[in-house]
Amino acid sequence: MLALFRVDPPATRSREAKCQHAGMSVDGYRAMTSALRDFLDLVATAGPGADVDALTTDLRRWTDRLAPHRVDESRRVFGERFDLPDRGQTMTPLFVPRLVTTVRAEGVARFGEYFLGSNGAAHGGAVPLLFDEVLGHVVLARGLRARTAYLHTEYRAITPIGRDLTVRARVDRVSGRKLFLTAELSDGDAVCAESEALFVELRDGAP
Ligand SMILES: CCCCCCCC(=O)SCCNC(=O)CCNC(=O)[C@H](O)C(C)(C)COP(=O)(O)OP(=O)(O)OC[C@H]1O[C@@H](n2cnc3c(N)ncnc32)[C@H](O)[C@@H]1OP(=O)(O)O
Repeated sequence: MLALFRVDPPATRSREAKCQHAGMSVDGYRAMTSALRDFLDLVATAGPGADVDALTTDLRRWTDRLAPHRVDESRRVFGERFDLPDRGQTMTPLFVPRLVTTVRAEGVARFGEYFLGSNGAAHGGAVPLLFDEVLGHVVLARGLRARTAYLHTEYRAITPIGRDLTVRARVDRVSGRKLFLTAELSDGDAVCAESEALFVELRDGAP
């Protein structure tokens, strides 16, 4: 649970402007994060034959190429591309929204191999990571600056890796600055996990 919502709702921000500001092509950034997701999945599945020494040399070169381009948080593109299915980030399992409103969100979720815990089940920590992401879309659609105060997750069945799952989130109740939300992750008719969360709208002037 890392991100802090910004004041401006996504619809008012120009992703193209952000990319151009960062000297990147709009499509190029999408391709890069997609390639990175594929790479992380293959890192997770790599067996003993993989040439890790050569890969490490390449990875160091990538790092050296990016190092001169560090910018402060306000100018970053990672996680800010709401025009892309994954917001242009690789930190969470993939969430492709089908519907996002001020009261609910729904979409397809997919846990790549990178998110494997063991025996075909997604890592238990990756499931609330997905829920926080999906709930965050609903809260952000309301144009609020808010943060997760708690996120309780119940694991009903294993969350399978590498399959399209359905995730739904909704606002249950609003009380002053408090938003009570619930979310559900399912594999067909089988419920994998459920979550109850409280998001609290920040006070004026709160960082
Ligand atoms: C699309 C993008 C997706 C990204 C989504 C990412 C969202 C996130 O992960 S945000 C990052 C993770 N969260 C955090 O770092 C939060 C850290 N905590 C905080 O900042 C503060 O504790 C915060 C903002 C939650 C509440 O602080 P503050 O504004 O001072 O509220 P405070 O006055 O204490 O409480 C307000 C109300 O909430 C209640 N409340 C606050 N925290 C809790 C809690 N953990 N449990 C139950 N109730 C709580 C209080 O009891 C109070 O209720 P009432 O008004 O009825 O008396």
